[in-house]
Amino acid sequence: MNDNIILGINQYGKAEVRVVKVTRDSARHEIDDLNVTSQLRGDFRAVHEEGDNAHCLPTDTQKNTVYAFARDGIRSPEDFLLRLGRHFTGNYEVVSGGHWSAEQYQWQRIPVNGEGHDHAFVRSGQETRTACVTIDGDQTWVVAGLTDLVVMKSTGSEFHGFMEDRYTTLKGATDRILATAVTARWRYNRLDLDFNEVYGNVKRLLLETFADTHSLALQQTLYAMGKRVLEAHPEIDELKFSMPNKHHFTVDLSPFGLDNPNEVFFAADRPYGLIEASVLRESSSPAGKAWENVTGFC
Ligand SMILES: O=c1[nH]c(=O)c2[nH]c(=O)[nH]c2[nH]1
Repeated sequence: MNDNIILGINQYGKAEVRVVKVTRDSARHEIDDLNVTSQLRGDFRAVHEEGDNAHCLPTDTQKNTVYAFARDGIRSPEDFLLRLGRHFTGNYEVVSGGHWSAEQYQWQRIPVNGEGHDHAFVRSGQETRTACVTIDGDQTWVVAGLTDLVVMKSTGSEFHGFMEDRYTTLKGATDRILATAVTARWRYNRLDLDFNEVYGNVKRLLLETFADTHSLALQQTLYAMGKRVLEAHPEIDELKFSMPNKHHFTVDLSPFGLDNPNEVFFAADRPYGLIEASVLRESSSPAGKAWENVTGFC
């Protein structure tokens, strides 16, 4: 039996580099707030097998590069990560690829006398924007997305006509609350994009579709959201969604002599339904390694 031990797949870098860039060219400042992870791939056998660091670019250096590059501005998370990825793969023979990902926190100007303040901001916690760049040799993939876009509809949602067996107790609903926290990622087929503009538009389409789809199942709403984005954005080939069905149960108020015409609910935190799917063009380009470092989806 050949029981040689060999090094398998590996990557390394600095995780969760928190960088805040203030653009202060004028009295009206801009804030970019990112959490960046850099992961290099390549020939790192020597450091693993021998502890030979000659071809190991320290994770500390990767962190410093994030801060140094931020000095020139962030533009968009995608552009910033592409710059990092191209820098590491372009300058070091041993680095053949890697993953660069970011979460972006959003800040809004604090309104004072009806005007957004020049340099005072409040975290606008609607959702966290995400970006992930993967490079392998001369191929590059960009996946954008968002997490925790919490939405709710107080009507316009039904769920009935489902399969039933001896364990089914759920009653069909013709008017229920639909609530979820949308986590979505989408894969671009081009890189020459205004990533900020596309992001804003995709978020708007996701919200509009959630709002204006009369839902017969969260699965149907999810699919409609993906379809709407793909129809409007030829530069996107595929979206992946992970959406918890945040159940709201009507409370029985009859012990108190009260009726409950769908007005008082118990918002359960667990368990929750978990609805996940990918929506894509049949003609889409191969996903390649686009999803390699993107976790949390089916
Ligand atoms: O939109 C829904 N999809 C389901 O698959 C499901 N299952 C369930 O119990 N409630 C719901 N709601």
